[in-house]
Amino acid sequence: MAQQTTTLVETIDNARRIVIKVGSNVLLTGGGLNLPFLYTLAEDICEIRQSGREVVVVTSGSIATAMARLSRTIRPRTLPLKQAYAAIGQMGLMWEYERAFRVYGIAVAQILLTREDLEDRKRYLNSHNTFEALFELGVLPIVNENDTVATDEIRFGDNDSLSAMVAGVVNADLNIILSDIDGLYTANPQLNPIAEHIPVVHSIDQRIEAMAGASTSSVGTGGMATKVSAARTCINAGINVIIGCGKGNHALRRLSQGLSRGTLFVPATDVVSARKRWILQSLLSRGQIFVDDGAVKALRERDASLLPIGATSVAGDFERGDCVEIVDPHGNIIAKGLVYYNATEIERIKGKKSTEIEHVLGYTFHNDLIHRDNLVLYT
Ligand SMILES: Nc1ncnc2c1ncn2[C@@H]1O[C@H](COP(=O)(O)OP(=O)(O)O)[C@@H](O)[C@H]1O
Ligand SMILES: N[C@@H](CCC(=O)OP(=O)(O)O)C(=O)O
Repeated sequence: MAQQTTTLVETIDNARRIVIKVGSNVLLTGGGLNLPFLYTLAEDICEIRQSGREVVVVTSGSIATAMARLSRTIRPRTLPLKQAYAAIGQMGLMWEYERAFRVYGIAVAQILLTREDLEDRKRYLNSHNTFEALFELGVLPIVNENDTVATDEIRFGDNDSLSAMVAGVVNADLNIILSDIDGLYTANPQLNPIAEHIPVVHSIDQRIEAMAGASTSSVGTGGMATKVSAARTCINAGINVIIGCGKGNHALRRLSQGLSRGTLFVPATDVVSARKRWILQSLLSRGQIFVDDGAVKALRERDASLLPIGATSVAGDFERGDCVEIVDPHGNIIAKGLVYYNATEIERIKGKKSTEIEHVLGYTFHNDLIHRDNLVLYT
């Protein structure tokens, strides 16, 4: 515990740019927004900024704010209703953020994003520039999903994924996810009282994934599963993640001082290039290419591009330029990248030498299916 506290506190101390995700369960009490919490959060963030560090807040709570406003206890289920609730709640939510941060002399800016905004490389870079301009101006960006316009296809769906992507867009070195629980347990402690707290995670394997379940609350969305998935995205990009307890006044300060626990996810890789971070964090996979052991070795040990000879089969109906996952013979997803050929073409050239592509297809774009500059390996 002592060792873990030191590491967690040091990670927060050493971070230069931090994305802090605040969940609905943390922000809302039964009767609406928890204002004492919000004001102490503003004070804690003000302290972090005064020590020379930059902060972005990713906030949930628009739907939960509307639930409180409309005196509803059940979260809306259909997309139009969710969108209507988000439209109702987002205004009240931002109004309270504005008031809380004004006390500490901090101007705030609202940024509403959809997945589509970040999947497009130009819009991704544009968002990056907007964040940089806000940092330059000393303004605190407050981000939420643009729930009111996002259809199912272009939704993040949960703000844990959104915070991981924002961490990539702003080149953060730490993503803190403040939840109603002080980190990952071996099972959901609300359902299993003997579940044990996990202080540090170095790699997210199937065992860790299996521990993380859904949310049991009426306002939370993704539960621990989306937090662990967001953590995976971040640590593969070289970004630290802390899932910590955000409940109660000065929760962030207590976490930063080692007075409350969290789970620290440690990256096994250095920060990856901006382009690879975009592929890793912002692009949805449209299909899968299954590869043999030789290809796995080439990608892992020689930093090679993926050649058709290593592909054994294809899943999904993807187009040229789409993002796909690469799957090893044991069913593990080992990488993600942008393909030069579509699914039908790869089905025809799989297992062939690159020199045979022309003969099989009648044309060649590239000798490889995925160039190494467009390929990100999972650690
Ligand atoms: N292995 C686990 N460890 C901790 N919490 C878990 C686990 N599996 C599921 N959970 C649930 O995840 C919840 C946190 O997620 P969620 O309700 O979506 O909150 P938030 O609003 O902070 O996103 C916990 O309160 C708990 O019920
Ligand atoms: N964008 C939604 C948040 C969805 C969400 O992920 O909520 P949570 O599980 O509380 O982080 C909203 O503002 O209500």
